Amino acid sequence: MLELKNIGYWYDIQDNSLFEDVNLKFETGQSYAIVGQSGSGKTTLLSLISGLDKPKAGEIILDGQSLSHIGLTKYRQKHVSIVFQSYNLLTYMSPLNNLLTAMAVTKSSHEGDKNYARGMLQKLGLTDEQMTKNVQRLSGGQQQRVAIARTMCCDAKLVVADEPTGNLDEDNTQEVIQLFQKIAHEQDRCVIIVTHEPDVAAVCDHSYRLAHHEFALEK
Ligand SMILES: Nc1ncnc2c1ncn2[C@@H]1O[C@H](COP(=O)(O)OP(=O)(O)OP(=O)(O)O)[C@@H](O)[C@H]1O
Repeated sequence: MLELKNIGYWYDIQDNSLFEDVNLKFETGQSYAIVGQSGSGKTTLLSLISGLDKPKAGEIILDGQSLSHIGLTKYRQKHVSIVFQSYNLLTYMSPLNNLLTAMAVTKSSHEGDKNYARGMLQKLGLTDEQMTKNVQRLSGGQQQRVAIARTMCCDAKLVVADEPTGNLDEDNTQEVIQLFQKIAHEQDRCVIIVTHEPDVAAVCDHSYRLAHHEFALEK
């Protein structure tokens, strides 16, 4: 589904490339962990995959079309959904309205379907009362579930997450990672997760380690 071909990237203030000639493939129905030491470039790679930045060399191909051909704005709107460590919810809204807004902005096939959004939040363990109060009144684990429900209500086939369990305790981490597995396996999406946590990488179907500017497939 997604192919990185001969990707090179460096920040202009750096002397050396962060990575060169990276070739990776990601498929739908599968989950992938990206692991590696702090500062190795995991978040940078994710920003290229998410269409937030462009590679300095090589190209990223989605279903046979290069991202530069699709256009990054369209790519971000239609094809990729991002889950952040800090949730990035609209903090002045309820969980339900967060989902409905994302469905409208991305022109989801479920746009305007309040019952669908409600059902998704219910599936992820939120009560009717929790769905309609301000999202900031929920716990961290609940807020991350809302962020995941938001992804599940949108049509993007590619779901990327940067340290999605970084703010969660062990129980919530396990629940959240199982939700990502469901997104990959039951919704047939491609899930790519940057993580520091071996427990998270162990659950993912595949794991790439970034070290010394190169990626190695660990499983
Ligand atoms: N906007 C930027 N401008 C210049 N250098 C940057 C920028 N963003 C990141 N870097 C540098 O690029 C390198 C890779 O950063 P990146 O955040 O991708 O690593 P990471 O593996 O995700 O790290 P961590 O695990 O600590 O989040 C680091 O040396 C960082 O200091």
